[in-house]
Amino acid sequence: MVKARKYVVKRYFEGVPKRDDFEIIEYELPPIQNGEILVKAEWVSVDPYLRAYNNFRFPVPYDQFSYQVGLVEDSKDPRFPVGTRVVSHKGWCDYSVMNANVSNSPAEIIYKLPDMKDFSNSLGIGAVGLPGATAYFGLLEICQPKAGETVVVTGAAGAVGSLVGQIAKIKGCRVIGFAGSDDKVNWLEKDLGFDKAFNYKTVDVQKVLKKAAPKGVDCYFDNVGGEISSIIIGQMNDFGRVAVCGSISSYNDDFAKLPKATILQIPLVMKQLKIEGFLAPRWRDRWSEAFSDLYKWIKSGDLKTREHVTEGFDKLYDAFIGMLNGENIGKALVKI
Ligand SMILES: NC(=O)C1=CN([C@@H]2O[C@H](COP(=O)(O)OP(=O)(O)OC[C@H]3O[C@@H](n4cnc5c(N)ncnc54)[C@H](OP(=O)(O)O)[C@@H]3O)[C@@H](O)[C@H]2O)C=CC1
Ligand SMILES: C/C=C/C(C)=O
Repeated sequence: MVKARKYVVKRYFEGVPKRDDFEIIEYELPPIQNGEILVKAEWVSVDPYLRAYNNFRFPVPYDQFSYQVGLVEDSKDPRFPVGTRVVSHKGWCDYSVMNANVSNSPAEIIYKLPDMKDFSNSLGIGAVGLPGATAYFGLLEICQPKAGETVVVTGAAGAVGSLVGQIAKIKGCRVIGFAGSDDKVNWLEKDLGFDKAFNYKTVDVQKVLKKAAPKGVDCYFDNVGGEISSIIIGQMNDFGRVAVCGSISSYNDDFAKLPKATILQIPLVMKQLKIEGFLAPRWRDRWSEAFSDLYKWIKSGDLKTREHVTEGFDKLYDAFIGMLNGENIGKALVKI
């Protein structure tokens, strides 16, 4: 018998999730059956969507989902022998039993981690995982940037945003990023090669963007929503494209009391803009295509990755709240 621990969400969050909204349950896993594998979690992801999906997606209580990389310790599925590393959506648990035969919904997803060779396996929940696929398909399929165009990204120093800006640079674009601290801005400009980055907490976004993009914005990758997005959309060029990836500025808000939005219809019509929301699992059957390009760019040094690692199963809640508060540069994750 294997003793396992998991986080259960007991109630719907109100505002910032509280520690006692979660309960850590200890329980014994049954011996594995034919077709099953026993997996020990090694790297567990903390993401904004764990907050966003709480309000409307699942009845409480539920096991806290998220992506994780784990090691197969026992197997009755010849496709996943002992020692295989797998990516799954089993979330905040240290041990779990999985069955790849019932892996037909995102919640049950299980796949072999691509061989990371000299790089950390944690990339499987970062640049070569959901955030990588999100940046890759959101930018390339929805924004369809062309060399020489100006791309703006918010949440620019995070898991998704930092990849979006670098992929846009690889494609020959001029890249402007907005992030929440001067350290983040320095990293984007000095290490990642963004043409310009700004701390949205201390600048006049309207003014700095006009100066940084005097010819206007062609593509906007929107990670945060809210007023900053309205300002950026107001400075777009004819036939500009907006990929709406997320809206982290409002995830902790009461949806019934959100502020009234700036009217976007005028720039939308006059500039003939295209605005499209998306979820990366739309391209699930093509993720391997993204992973192969992303890994190639990491290996060549064209794409830099950074992780904000918190250690310990008991620290998952702290890592989650830290990420929501903007403590991370790059991908926030927990080493179990
Ligand atoms: N559509 C899809 O399929 C997917 C969408 N997403 C979305 O992408 C976005 C980025 O996710 P991810 O890269 O994983 O997370 P990040 O690594 O970017 O971490 C979250 C960041 O959000 C920023 N933030 C927090 N509060 C605010 C606020 N009020 N206004 C502006 N920024 C804020 C913080 O950075 P800062 O210091 O800059 O404020 C924080 O570091 C999220 O909206 C997420 O929901 C993610 C994965 C898949
Ligand atoms: C799959 C992730 C979705 C969001 C909105 O973060």
